[in-house]
Amino acid sequence: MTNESRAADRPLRNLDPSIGELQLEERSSLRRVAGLSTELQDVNDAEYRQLRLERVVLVGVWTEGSSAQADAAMAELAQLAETAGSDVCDALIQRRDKPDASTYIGSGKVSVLRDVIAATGADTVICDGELTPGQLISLEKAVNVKVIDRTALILDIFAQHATSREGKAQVSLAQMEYMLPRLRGWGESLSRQAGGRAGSNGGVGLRGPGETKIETDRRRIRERMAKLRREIKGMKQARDTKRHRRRATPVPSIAIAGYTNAGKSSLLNRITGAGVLVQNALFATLDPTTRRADLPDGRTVVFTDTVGFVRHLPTQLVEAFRSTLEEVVDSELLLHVVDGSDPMPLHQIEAVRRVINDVVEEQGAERPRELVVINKIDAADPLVLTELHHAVPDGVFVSAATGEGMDELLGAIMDIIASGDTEVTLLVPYCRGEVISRVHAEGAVLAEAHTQEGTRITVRLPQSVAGEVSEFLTDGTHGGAA
Ligand SMILES: Nc1nc2c(ncn2[C@@H]2O[C@H](COP(=O)(O)OP(=O)(O)OP(=O)(O)O)[C@@H](O)[C@H]2O)c(=O)[nH]1
Ligand SMILES: [Mg+2]
Repeated sequence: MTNESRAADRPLRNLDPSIGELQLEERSSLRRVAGLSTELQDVNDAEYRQLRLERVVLVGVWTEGSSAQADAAMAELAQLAETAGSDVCDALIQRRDKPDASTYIGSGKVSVLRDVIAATGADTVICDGELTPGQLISLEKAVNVKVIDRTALILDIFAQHATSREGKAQVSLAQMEYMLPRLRGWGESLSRQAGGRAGSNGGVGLRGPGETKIETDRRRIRERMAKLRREIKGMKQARDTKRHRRRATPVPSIAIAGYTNAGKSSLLNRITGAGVLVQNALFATLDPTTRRADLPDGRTVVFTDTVGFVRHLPTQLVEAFRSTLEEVVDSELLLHVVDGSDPMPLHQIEAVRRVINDVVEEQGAERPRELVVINKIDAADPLVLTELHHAVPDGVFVSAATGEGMDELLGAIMDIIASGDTEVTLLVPYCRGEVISRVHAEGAVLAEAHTQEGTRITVRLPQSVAGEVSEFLTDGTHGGAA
């Protein structure tokens, strides 16, 4: 897989916007991380692309909530399927108290599904949920095409999008964790022996080995998982060291988090001019990108763009991406970006907060301050925006596309960052220019004058910095909170 390793070496972090384009192109021609199937490596490029052109039928069981919610869930599933490279032929929703224990949907719906498959020529069914291994097998037997679930679909997208070494390792681990208990279900009609390696049975979420190899594969997978865990741990340590080093210089860190496709990368680009890949696809960003930026008050901060969240984010992924999520939680301020053009943004907010709360709780960390940023107001329904104004009174409304609301957003960020500040007046001799540079970078300068004895500067500084420059405090200012 030469393409793949080449992509791994190419960083996402680049100021040149053309890099984003390049990466996009590469991504669409790229083969996914095969997770555990070693045999797939001998499939050539042309064959592989064929495998990816899949025609899918979506199936959902609607157990609770309004029909609008059920529709929104299916629309999201369709978007996920398209992001994975599939062609969505049709979608079926069944209203039931709970999914059928054996085939997920009831037997009546199974025969409807069979007809739809025959009529559309679909080769794959994608179910909106996480199916048990038994349900996957039974439904597959009943409809005679490949069946995958939402979790496998999301894992597949992550596998296609992972570029860094850490990202790839995290995704592989999550895929293996998902696959391990399901290996048996991938035999028979799906096995390499029966389906042939480039048969219509490959594709999204299904890179399974044949049944005869299951035992050896299980052992091999467990070994690889153990190795991956060790590697990820090592990479996390390196990352922690970096983060602590960053901490030593007190530059406030701001994490940009939120639902996938909310416009997080667009916002980072708008604020910092970073050429991060922006794409109307789910989970375009997997690797955190960090950028320094100067706020209008002169203070330097660091923004980090991160992986997006989704309703029912597969637990395997939350686990594998823990180090990334911990970094989000560990920041000083969380910019929670919400897609205002979504018909039900409140559900997005809830899904994101749920994941963040879990990570905070497990880590025993302090909750970072949160600023909700409603994005895409240029494309939003005014009624939804009104609803959001009520639900999130402290939110800031912006458009990363048009730039609307950006001044307000930066103002709100500055207020939050400055709220723990102290106002001091310093008298700094001219021979200590580095102190002046430092307070300019780390604080908000209110007044500055050149006197005989040196520079007299009034500045709002974080407490820690104020302490470090206290030798220059002028009489009478001992800092009360600003
Ligand atoms: N109309 C409109 N579209 C926007 C705005 N901001 C972003 N978009 C579009 O929304 C899509 C997703 O933008 P991204 O910045 O990639 O979103 P993201 O949150 O980083 O997405 P992931 O990394 O995939 O989780 C792209 O097609 C953007 O062009 C906005 O303010 N208005
Ligand atoms: Mg992004």
